[in-house]
Amino acid sequence: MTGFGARLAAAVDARGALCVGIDPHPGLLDAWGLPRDAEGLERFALTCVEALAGEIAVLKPQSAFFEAHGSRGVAVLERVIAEAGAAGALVLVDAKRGDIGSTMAAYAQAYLADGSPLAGDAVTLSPYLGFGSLEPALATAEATGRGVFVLALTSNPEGAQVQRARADGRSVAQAVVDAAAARNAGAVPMGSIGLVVGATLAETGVDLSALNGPILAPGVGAQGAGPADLARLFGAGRHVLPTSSRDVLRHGPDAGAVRAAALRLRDEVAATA
Ligand SMILES: O=C(O)c1cc(=O)[nH]c(=O)n1[C@@H]1O[C@H](COP(=O)(O)O)[C@@H](O)[C@H]1O
Repeated sequence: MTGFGARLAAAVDARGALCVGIDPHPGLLDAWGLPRDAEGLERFALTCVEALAGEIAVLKPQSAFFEAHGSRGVAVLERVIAEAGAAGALVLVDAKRGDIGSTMAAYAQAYLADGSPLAGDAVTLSPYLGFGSLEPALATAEATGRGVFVLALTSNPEGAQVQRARADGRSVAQAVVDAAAARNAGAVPMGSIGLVVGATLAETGVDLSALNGPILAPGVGAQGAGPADLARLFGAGRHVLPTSSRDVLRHGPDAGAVRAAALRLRDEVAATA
């Protein structure tokens, strides 16, 4: 079985380094002329799949916007996961889950087990109940060839209060980086435990050199970061996957215009790397 790290490396080689988030904000539904209900959500999300899944390496549906519509919204999320995967994109379900280990095992079943309708190729996780509490998810991902992206340094300004706090001579974020690196050691071409490090940061302030795993870099576009920030923060040669949602999605409702915006961004990122 090919692990997520290897599958992601192959997808980036074939399609370029870009993740596009599917974030059906109520304001975007308005802008696309769609109703703020489950039907509008479905048309929005499936247009994104039609526009992007055949060309872009990774799609990242944001679970919150689907959950906001209850069980009908979650059913749309399941459809997005299945259809985007069938069209050739890797699917990163952005659910940012984190809980005590025994509950984490249930989240692992939901997002990382074979046969679960909510399992894509990877899921975002929060380590702030302790990195060790994520163990059931890491073990399930390893067993099923899936991946995780663990929040290390998020793109929002409030994150620093927790993530830059220091304990045992290093920042909390560095402890998360080190735990992920230990888990990825020796994997070729890279491990399946990724990190989230915002592209909006003034500096990372952490040593990512031993990570041997992918870095999801949110904040490109609507939160003010651009391709030059990726080069500035991460340099060349790392496995950096920039992600953008609103700045691509605002080009809808025409699927061709959404696709063109995503391809433009992908090419800009490649030209700046
Ligand atoms: O995990 C994420 O994708 C994420 C991490 C982070 O640090 N910051 C961040 O904005 N995100 C997600 O990225 C999306 C916002 O992207 P933009 O619309 O491009 O700003 C939302 O779904 C956020 O939850």
